[in-house]
Amino acid sequence: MSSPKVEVVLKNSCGLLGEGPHWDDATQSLLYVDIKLMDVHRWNSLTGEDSKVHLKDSVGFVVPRRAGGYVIGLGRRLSLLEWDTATATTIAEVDQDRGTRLNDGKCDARGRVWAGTMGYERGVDNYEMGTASLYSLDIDRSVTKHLSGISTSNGLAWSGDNRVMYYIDSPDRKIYAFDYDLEKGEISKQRVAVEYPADTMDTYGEPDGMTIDLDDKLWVACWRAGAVYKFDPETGKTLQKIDIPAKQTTSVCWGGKNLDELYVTCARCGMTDEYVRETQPLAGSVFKVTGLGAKGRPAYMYEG
Ligand SMILES: O=C(O)[C@H](O)[C@@H](O)[C@H](O)[C@H](O)CO
Ligand SMILES: [Zn+2]
Repeated sequence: MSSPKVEVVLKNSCGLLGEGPHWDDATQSLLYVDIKLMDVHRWNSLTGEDSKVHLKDSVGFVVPRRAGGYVIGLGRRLSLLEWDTATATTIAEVDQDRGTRLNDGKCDARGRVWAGTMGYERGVDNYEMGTASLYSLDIDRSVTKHLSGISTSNGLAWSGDNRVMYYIDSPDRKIYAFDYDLEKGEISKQRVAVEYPADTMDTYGEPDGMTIDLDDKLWVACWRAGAVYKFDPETGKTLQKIDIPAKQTTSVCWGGKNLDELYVTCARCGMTDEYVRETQPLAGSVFKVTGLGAKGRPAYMYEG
């Protein structure tokens, strides 16, 4: 097995909840969000500059839009973001009748955005269960609800042939698979691809953000475990564990010139300053893992 190397790329760059990394291949930049500080970050790997745009609501995810700007999940609104003026324009509001907020989001190979919500948060790891949903935003800007009864909508990934969509609702501690119809943008035949072993909260935590590699293996950030796991979704087996020196690991994406570097975000929300100082000095940092012997494909952008 390869021997991975974990490096800090951006120390403590997220004050609360680093999430949603997306590698922008065209500019060799890493986009990511600090959901609760309401910031979208853009780190240019070529210059080392990390710039950010501050918004007026939580930002669940960010993906680039081919026609310019970005799509973000702003509170409950799928919105367009113009970076230079920090202007957000609403495309559609989801979950209008409830206190949820948009969480993780990603584009499929056709350039639709898939994004889900999570239950109203009373505090860190304390939120309403079963009130959230999973949506897609099509190229024509129509919004479809695909799943309801969700608690914390999280990681999304598609197999290389686009016939399977993988999906995480974190507290279930399972990674689901669906048949995916790329033409229509529809999911069907839900099943369990990976199930976290019982009584392993300290080692596996809860599945959060995820990505897939060219061999269709899943790479999953595990909240509270300080780890990224590699799973085989065909067998449900754990293939590898990479320890990350920050407990609240939130999400992952492939990046770098060859898309063989795994970028990892994490959170510091819910930790006291003392706790961070003494045991979690790297909380909120962005990490890069190399030497994994795996790589991803360029991330898709919104085509609408
Ligand atoms: O994607 C996610 O898993 C969520 O954004 C979480 O990180 C929660 O917000 C966390 O449970 C803190 O309350
Ligand atoms: Zn997440």
